[in-house]
Amino acid sequence: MGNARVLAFYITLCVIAFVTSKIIIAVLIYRRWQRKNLVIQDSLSSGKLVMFRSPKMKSLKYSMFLKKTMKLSNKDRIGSGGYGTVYRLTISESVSFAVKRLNRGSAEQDRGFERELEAMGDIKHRNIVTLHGYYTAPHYNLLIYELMPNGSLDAVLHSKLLASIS
Ligand SMILES: Nc1ncnc2c1ncn2[C@@H]1O[C@H](COP(=O)(O)OP(=O)(O)OP(=O)(O)O)[C@@H](O)[C@H]1O
Repeated sequence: MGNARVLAFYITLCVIAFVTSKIIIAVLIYRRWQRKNLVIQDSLSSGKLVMFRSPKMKSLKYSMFLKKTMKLSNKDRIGSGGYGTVYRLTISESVSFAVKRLNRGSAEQDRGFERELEAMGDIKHRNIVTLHGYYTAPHYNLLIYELMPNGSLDAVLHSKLLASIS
C-alpha cells in the first residue's frame, strides 16, 4: 500500500513537471514570436495587424500605417487576381506597399490566406516579393507586400507580348 502511494506521488509529480515545462516552452515561443512581430489590435474595426520586424518597418509609425491601410479605396487599386484586389498603400514619398485584400466567408478563402502566409512568411529572397505583414478582420484579410514598381512579371510579359503583336 505504501509503495503504491509513493508510486502515485511520483507519477503525479512527473505529470505536473511535464505540463509545467510545456507551458513554459509555449510562453517562451510566443514571446519570441512577439519580439519578431509587432501586433496591433484595432478596436475600431476589431481587426489585428501583424507586422514582421525589418529595417524597412523600423521607421514606420504603426498607428499611422493602420490608419492609411483602413483608408484604401478604389482609387488606390493597382490590379486584381483570382483571389483578391491589390492596392497601392503610400506611406510617404519613398515608402509604399502593395496590399492584397482577400475577402472572407468561405473556408476555401481562409485557407488561401493561410497558405499564402505559410508560403511567404519565412521567405527572404531578392527574386521573391517580400511579405511585410498581414491584417485579419472578421470579413476580410489583408496581405502587405513590398511594392513592385513595375507590377507583376505576368503583367510586364503580357504588355511586352501585346506590344510585339501590334
Ligand atoms: N507586390 C506587388 N507590387 C505591385 N503590383 C502588384 C503586386 N502584387 C500584385 N500586383 C498587381 O496586382 C495584380 C494582381 O495580383 P495578384 O497577386 O492578386 O494576382 P495574380 O498573381 O496576377 O493572379 P492570381 O491571383 O490569379 O494567381 C498583378 O497583376 C499586379 O499588376
